[in-house]
Amino acid sequence: MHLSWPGGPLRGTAQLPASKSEANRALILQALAGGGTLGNLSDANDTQLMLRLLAAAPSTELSAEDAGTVMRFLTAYLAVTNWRGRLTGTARMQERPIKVLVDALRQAGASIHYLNNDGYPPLEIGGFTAAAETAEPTELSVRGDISSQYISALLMVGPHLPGGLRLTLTGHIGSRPYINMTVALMQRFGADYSADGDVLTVRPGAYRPTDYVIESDWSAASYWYAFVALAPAGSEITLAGLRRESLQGDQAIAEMMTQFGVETTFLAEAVHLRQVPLTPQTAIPVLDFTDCPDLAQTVAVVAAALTRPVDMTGLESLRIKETDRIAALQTELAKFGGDLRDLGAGRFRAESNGFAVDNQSVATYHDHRMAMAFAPLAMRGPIAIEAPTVVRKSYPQFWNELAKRGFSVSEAG
Ligand SMILES: O=C(O)C1=C[C@@H](OP(=O)(O)O)[C@@H](O)[C@H](O)C1
Ligand SMILES: C=C(OP(=O)(O)O)C(=O)O
Repeated sequence: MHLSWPGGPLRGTAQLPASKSEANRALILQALAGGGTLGNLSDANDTQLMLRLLAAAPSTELSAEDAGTVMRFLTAYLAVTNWRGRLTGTARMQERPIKVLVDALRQAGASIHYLNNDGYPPLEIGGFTAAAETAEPTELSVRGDISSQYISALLMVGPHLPGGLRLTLTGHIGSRPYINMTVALMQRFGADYSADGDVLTVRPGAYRPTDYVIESDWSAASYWYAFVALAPAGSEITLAGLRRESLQGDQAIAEMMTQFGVETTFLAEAVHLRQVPLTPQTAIPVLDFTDCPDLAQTVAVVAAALTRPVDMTGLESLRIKETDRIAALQTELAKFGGDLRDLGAGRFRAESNGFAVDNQSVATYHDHRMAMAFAPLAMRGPIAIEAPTVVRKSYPQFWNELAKRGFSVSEAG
C-alpha cells in the first residue's frame, strides 16, 4: 500500500471502529445471559470472529485465528459450558502462551489437553466437573504479569461456577484497566462482584439479558493522534463515538499525546484533536505502558519521527502479542533513522537521529498495529506499508478513512 499526503493541514471527522475489547466481553456475557442487544458492534475481524464462533459452538473444531481475546475468552467459556472439541489458532497464536488460564480452568474442573506444545494452543477441551462443593466458591490464584486476558476470561465465567469464584491475583499486574473493564461490564450484566485488594470475588448466579452500546475504540483513536502530531501546523480532527467516561484504559493516549503537541477537547460522544506548538523538551519523559500496552507502537513511532525522545517502560507483554513488537519496532524504525533502544531494566528509549521518510517500505509482521502505527509517517513523506489488509483485525476501514481525509492510498503506487 502506497500512502502519501498532498500537503496542508489535516481536517475533518474520522470514523472509528467500535472497541473490540468491549465487544468481545459483551458477546461472551450476552451468550451466558442468553439475550439482550448489543449496539455498535464493529466489522473488525476480532469481533466478527467472536460472533461467528459463538454461533458455531455446536461444531467441534473452532479457530480463534489471531485474536487473543477470542482464544482466551472462548477457552474459559467453552470449558465451563461443557463444550467438547478442538480450539486452535494461527501459527502465531500457537506461540502465544495460555498455560496460566488452562491451569486455572483445570483446577476449577475443566478437562483441557494440549494438542501440540504444552502451554500453547491448539487445545482439546472436553467436559467440566465442578471442583468445588456447591456452596463453596472455586478458589484460584493466577499471576497477572503475562496477560490480563486470562483473568478477564476467568472472571466472566465466575458466576457460572457452582459456588462462584474467588480469584487471587499475584505478582505484577499488567493491563489492569482491561480487568476493570471486564468487571464493569459483568456488573452491567448483573454479576455480583466485590474485591478486597487483589482478591476478587464473583458470586454464583445468572447474568441478565442486557442492552449495551459499545464505545468507539481508543486504541484505534491513537493513530489519529499520531496523524495530528505529525501533520502540518493547523491540523485538527474530530473522532466520533468516544466518551470521557470510558471503560478503555487506552484513553491514556489523550494525556500522553500532550507530550507531542496534540490537545484533546471532549465533546458529546466525540473528541476533537488539535495540534498545538511543541514546548521545548527539558528532560526525557518516562511513559509507562503497563496499563496500556497497545499504545506503545503509536507513541514510539511519533517520538522517533518528531526526534523527541521518550523513555518507555511496561513493555514486557509486547514480545508475546501479534508479533514480537519490540523487535518489529526496532527493525522498522531503523529504516528511517529511528530506534527503540534497550536501556536495560525494562526501559526503552524511542529516539532518532536524522529521521527521514522517503518511500521506505514498512513490514507489518501480521500485526495490525505495525501497519497503523507507521502509517502516520505519511505526513512526513511517501511511504509503503506491506500486507495492508492486516488492519482488518481491529480497524478494517482504516485505509478508506485515510482516503476520505485526502491521503493518496493506492496499491499500485
Ligand atoms: O482484554 C483485552 O481486551 C486486551 C488486553 C490486552 O492484552 P494483555 O492483557 O495480554 O496485555 C491488550 O493488549 C489486548 O489488545 C486486548
Ligand atoms: C494484543 C492485541 O490483541 P489480542 O491480544 O486480543 O490478539 C492487540 O490488538 O494489540
